[in-house]
Amino acid sequence: MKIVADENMPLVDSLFGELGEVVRLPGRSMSATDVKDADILLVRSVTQVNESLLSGSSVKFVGTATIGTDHVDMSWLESQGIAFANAPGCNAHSVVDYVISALICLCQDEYKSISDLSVGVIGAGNVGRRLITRLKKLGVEVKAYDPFVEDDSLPLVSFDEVLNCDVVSLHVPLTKDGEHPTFHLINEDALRCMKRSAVLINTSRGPVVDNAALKQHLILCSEFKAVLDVWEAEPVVERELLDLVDLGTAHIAGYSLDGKYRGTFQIYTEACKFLGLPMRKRLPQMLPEPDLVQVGFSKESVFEEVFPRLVQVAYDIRRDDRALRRAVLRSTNVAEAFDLLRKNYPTRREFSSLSVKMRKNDSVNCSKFEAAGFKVKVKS
Ligand SMILES: NC(=O)C1=CN([C@@H]2O[C@H](COP(=O)(O)OP(=O)(O)OC[C@H]3O[C@@H](n4cnc5c(N)ncnc54)[C@H](O)[C@@H]3O)[C@@H](O)[C@H]2O)C=CC1
Ligand SMILES: O=C(O)C(=O)[C@H](O)COP(=O)(O)O
Repeated sequence: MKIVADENMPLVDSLFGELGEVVRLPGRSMSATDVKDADILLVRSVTQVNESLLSGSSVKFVGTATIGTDHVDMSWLESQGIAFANAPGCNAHSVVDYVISALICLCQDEYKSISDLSVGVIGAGNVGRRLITRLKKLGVEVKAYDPFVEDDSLPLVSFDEVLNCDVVSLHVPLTKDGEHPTFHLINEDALRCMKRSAVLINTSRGPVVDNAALKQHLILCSEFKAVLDVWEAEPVVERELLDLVDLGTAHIAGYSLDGKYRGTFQIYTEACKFLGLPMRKRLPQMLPEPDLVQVGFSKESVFEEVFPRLVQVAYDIRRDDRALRRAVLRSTNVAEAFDLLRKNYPTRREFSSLSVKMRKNDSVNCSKFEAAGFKVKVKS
């Protein structure tokens, strides 16, 4: 059996190696010739999986180690009887870590606490729900908008109302058809409905925000802030827009090692099911021990003071912002530099891999660390 896989997918050899011959290729330039005689195709978000890639090939199963599926023509696959699997929720916690790090960073710049904010979450799926849960437990006022979800346990409001929050964070798939398409969901009109001093965070897909309208809005409204992990013309990043946003990163919100491993493992699980083979590997055995396992604070620590520092120890978004700005400034080929940053992304672990060591009578309330996604170890 021949398995063609994106070269940037971890664990492929150890998981799929025993199922067949694995050939690893750059995902963005994968061609019909590359995949013609493959049985299994494993991709990431940069490969367009459609008729022109697969027509006439022997591919029977396509797996994408991503949450998003907008790069895959699923109805064509179905019409051809080609099985398909994505990896729902695989890196959802990583995206939430990213958003929390962004919020902490912006709050620090204004000497604010995260609990001073109201946050509007657009899209209450795997990422949105996790974000809502963590933020609520941290004392943040949260509202959510999702026209496809009915759930009394969620703080669901109308689109206009969600836009009225201090921060609006996008967690929707990229869709162009149907009753509620998300293409350019945030356009000139939506931006005008937001507060003048609002923050827009986009970790969904670039075209969910009309980038030209956002650029104009940022030029006209100096108080408005934007955090962009995804860009409309990816892998090209418009320099002028990057200069205007507060934080800009190279589509790495979901790039925790945990999330990437989970992504490959989820499609390995589906491939085994499809092939009717037993799964011989388990994910926890494969994840390495994190470098940083535990942190502690002094007895009199105050949560509001130590929490931002803890978040930045676990994941500091400013590192990824600096890396993108440096790459875009220095490179003559922005698209290549963007892809290289993603290919060489350093190991990042999820908040949940780090334990906070507490004593029973410490002044800091340990439940807030748990709420943020960290583990807590209480010692008497
Ligand atoms: N930047 C990154 O590294 C990553 C980006 N993503 C992106 O985030 C997206 C969301 O991820 P998940 O929450 O896991 O997906 P999900 O499929 O679990 O949830 C998406 C939610 O959006 C809702 N939705 C659809 N259209 C909407 C609309 N017009 N308005 C409001 N809500 C709408 C759906 O009803 C659903 O509840 C993915 O599709 C992917 O494109 C995901 C992981 C990593
Ligand atoms: O899971 C998703 O959806 C994502 O956006 C991925 O984190 C993107 O990673 P690549 O597939 O582009 O490496």
